[in-house]
Amino acid sequence: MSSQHTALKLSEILVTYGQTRAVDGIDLETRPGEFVALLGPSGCGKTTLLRVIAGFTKADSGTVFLGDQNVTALPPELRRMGMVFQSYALFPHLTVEANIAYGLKAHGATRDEVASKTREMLDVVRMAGFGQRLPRELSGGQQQRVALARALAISPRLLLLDEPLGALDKNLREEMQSELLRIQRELGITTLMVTHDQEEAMAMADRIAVLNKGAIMQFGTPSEIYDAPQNEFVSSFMGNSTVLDGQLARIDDEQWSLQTPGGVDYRFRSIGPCTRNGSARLALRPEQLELADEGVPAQVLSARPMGQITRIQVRTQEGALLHLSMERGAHIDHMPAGETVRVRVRPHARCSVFVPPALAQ
Ligand SMILES: Nc1ncnc2c1ncn2[C@@H]1O[C@H](COP(=O)(O)OP(=O)(O)OP(=O)(O)O)[C@@H](O)[C@H]1O
Repeated sequence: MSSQHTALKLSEILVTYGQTRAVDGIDLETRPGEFVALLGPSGCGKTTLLRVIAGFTKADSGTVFLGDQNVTALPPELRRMGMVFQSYALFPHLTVEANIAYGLKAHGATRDEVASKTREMLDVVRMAGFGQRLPRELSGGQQQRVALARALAISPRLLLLDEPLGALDKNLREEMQSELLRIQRELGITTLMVTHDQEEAMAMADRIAVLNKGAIMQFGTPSEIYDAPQNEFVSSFMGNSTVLDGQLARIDDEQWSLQTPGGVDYRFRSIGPCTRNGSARLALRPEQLELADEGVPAQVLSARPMGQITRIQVRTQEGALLHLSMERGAHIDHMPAGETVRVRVRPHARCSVFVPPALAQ
């Protein structure tokens, strides 16, 4: 890919701390203007990777390119990247305006440039009129807007966000997600955001890189990641899947069967071609299962109405715990624990099948 189409290119980034491979040979390319989420569980190396890109952490090996420029050896201040952290990290004794102006002055902007850019940024984050306040006189969401304005003031080549909304409560967080996206789209700035929140990544990113143990497990659009996970880690990290072990057998062109060790038969359609009969693991998402007149017998453990859906947990006779999400209804919402039901895979659901780890070589 030529650099015209690549904003950031990471090649074989390796960072070790003693025995820990915090980042284990990561390659990643982003397109100009793209919003990429680095998503993964705690300790998977997200922040370390972001710090390598910003220049705060030196990688043991590997290269970082910004467009055509190899910035691997450049210190952070020469990379012109904007960073926003979870803790807003505003200077508490400086006004909002002075906070935003800080980076501009450090980059040698004139007084007029500082004044006009600061005003422009206050407008972009919809904080005009707040310029003379101190950070402690602002709400959490407002402080985060100022932190964003400060990062954007230097017209960065890349915007790096480390859990930027992590400290906000749920409602404000959702509001700030759309606000952040609006600003990102308006400025067309290539953005990398670290998050451990699947829903946030799905709601905001053009593409998501799912990380585990310092490596990228899958890089793709939210629907590729959710609907066609390439491995069991991505499948289980992106949703509350139940994974069942069994023997796979082909019924016809569309239908497959997984027979569990207890002899229970799950019929399903697969996302892609199932290449072989034999041992397999079937991942079932809550929305791929339903209660029906026919199917696997099970006992209800709980039914909890949650907004638009009801979450149901059942246990099959052979002991498998299944999670279902069903549209709400009087019968479903008040289903008593202990009731006997039947569960099946929804006829049109496309499920993922994985090779058991012992056979996956
Ligand atoms: N300065 C350091 N010294 C030693 N080990 C470190 C250092 N920084 C990170 N690590 C280790 O590297 C691994 C990756 O850490 P990192 O902070 O990048 O993970 P993360 O995915 O951002 O986690 P979280 O979501 O909890 O912030 C972890 O095992 C961590 O303990």
